[in-house]
Amino acid sequence: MKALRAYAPASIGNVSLGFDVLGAALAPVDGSQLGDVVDITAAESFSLTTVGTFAHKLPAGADNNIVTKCYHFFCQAMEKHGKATTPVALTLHKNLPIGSGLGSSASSIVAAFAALNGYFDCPFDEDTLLHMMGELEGQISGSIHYDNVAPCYQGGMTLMTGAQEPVTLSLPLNPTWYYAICYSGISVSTAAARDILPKQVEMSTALTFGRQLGVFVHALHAGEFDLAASVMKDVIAEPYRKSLLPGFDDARAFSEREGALAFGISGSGPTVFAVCSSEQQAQRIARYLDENYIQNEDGFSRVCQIPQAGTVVSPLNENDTAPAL
Ligand SMILES: Nc1ncnc2c1ncn2[C@@H]1O[C@H](COP(=O)(O)OP(=O)(O)O)[C@@H](O)[C@H]1O
Ligand SMILES: N[C@@H](CCOP(=O)(O)O)C(=O)O
Repeated sequence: MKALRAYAPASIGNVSLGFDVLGAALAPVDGSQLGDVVDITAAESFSLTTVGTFAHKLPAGADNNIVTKCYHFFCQAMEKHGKATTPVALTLHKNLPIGSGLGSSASSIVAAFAALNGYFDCPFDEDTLLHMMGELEGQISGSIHYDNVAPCYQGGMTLMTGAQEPVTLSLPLNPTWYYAICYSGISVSTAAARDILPKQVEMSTALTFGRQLGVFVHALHAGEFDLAASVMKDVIAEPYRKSLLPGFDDARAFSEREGALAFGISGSGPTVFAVCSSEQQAQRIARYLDENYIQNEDGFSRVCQIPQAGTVVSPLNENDTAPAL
């Protein structure tokens, strides 16, 4: 009987300078996993079981879980294309904290679609799946944005095109950059953190945003990584969102003193990230954040890099255990 497991990594939405249009996948350098997992097997009727560190924070009832919504959405898409589906049992390993700024809902959505697509012999191509994933992410966060689902699914650092296809462009990675990330333990709703943003931006802000993004993309392609880092500044969301994040200014000040190349909010927060030029520097900043930015026992920090690989779908063996965070 066919049984699959899909692992979908955490991601940094916006990467400071690219509100809604730039995102990056995350992989801890210690080799541990940081992401949700969905297992899929055949069943007589549909079911969703939730396990994992943050399963108890999910809304009660399988019908309220975004993974169930993905299943129904996928079945409808199959039907539209004249393809049959059969009932499945899904298990969501909810390893990412909810409302963390680590693309938690995106991770569940991407793992669910990747597992379903794999199970039903890959009826949909990458762009079609990305549109489905973006649609579901939009249902949960208030508006469609691909900056978590795309890097989570495809890996690397991705720039959204706004076109039907390709949905994304993959940007060159700098293998010498390390990312100290820290989740403070509090929950910030993405929808609420979007609501507090002004609906229009000043002309000068729009010019800075466009200039920075252009310079960043050029600099990555040219291998001018210091130039790329110099424009990693959030002129759209950080000025408004940082008020939701206790300790943000101190964390930024420490990272700058330590010589971090850039510092910002991951997605809508509360997770923050520092871009570092060495693993040692990232470890020092992660230690500081551990001791000073974390607000409760749910918080954690990790030193990560951006992996080339995104979601991985593999055969599920009977004795596979839940991956730890
Ligand atoms: N599998 C799931 N993973 C994460 N959130 C889920 C899931 N299913 C339902 N939800 C709900 O979706 C919302 C996700 O909130 P959001 O702030 O967008 O989280 P995140 O920023 O971590 O993706 C929450 O209200 C949460 O209860
Ligand atoms: N571009 C979005 C990213 C939200 O990321 P999340 O990890 O907080 O869901 C935004 O900034 O609103």
